[in-house]
Amino acid sequence: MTGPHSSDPLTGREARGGGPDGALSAERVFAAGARLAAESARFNGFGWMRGTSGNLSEVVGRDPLRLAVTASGLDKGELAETDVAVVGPDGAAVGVEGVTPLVPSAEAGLHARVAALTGADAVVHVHALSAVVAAHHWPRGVRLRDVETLKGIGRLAHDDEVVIPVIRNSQDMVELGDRFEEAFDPRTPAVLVASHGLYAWGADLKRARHVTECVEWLLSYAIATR
Ligand SMILES: CSCCC(=O)C(=O)COP(=O)(O)O
Ligand SMILES: [Zn+2]
Repeated sequence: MTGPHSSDPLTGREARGGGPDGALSAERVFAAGARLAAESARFNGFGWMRGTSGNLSEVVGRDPLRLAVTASGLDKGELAETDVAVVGPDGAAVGVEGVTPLVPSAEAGLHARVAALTGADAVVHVHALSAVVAAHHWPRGVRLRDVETLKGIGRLAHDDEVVIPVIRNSQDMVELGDRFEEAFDPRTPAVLVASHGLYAWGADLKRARHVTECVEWLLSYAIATR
């Protein structure tokens, strides 16, 4: 068994974690890891998580907040159930007995912030080209109306203008989280990060996937009809 401060066998990097979280089991973490790996392979197949891009998370504890998040820098088309890290509210690694402490996604801090602010139990971040192109065309938000697929993100298809917010990119997850907090609309489960990609969320990973797929379609539609 590996202790909470051993290095990542793939990257050789040390995961800096807090003390082990006794409330979490390795089984729970790896079950989440299996779901994250399956969705990651799906999104990689769509071309939205090419190479090492993108990251996914699932809430595995609320009090205190704990997320299972994809490990950093790995091929997102080839993740295994064990390619997962556990983080706390600030995105820092938390040790779990029986879980080798891989380096969490560089964007884990934003995942935790999204989960805390929205109440969502799953967060998806993909580098879909349509998200970056749409944010380029509409840096103050992507406006959508009168299209049936809006129902797929929980909005009305008609008589409702939906704005998908756009925030400026940053590598500082606290700064990015602050921008997210200011911009997000609780009615619209997605935010674009300019020159970067898309964040979407849902009550579980399947719902977050459906939102991601519908938002990506809506962005492609907006670009095609502009
Ligand atoms: C070529 S991906 C650059 C980093 C990034 O934006 C991303 O989504 C993947 O980062 P991670 O640390 O989760 O692998
Ligand atoms: Zn990214």
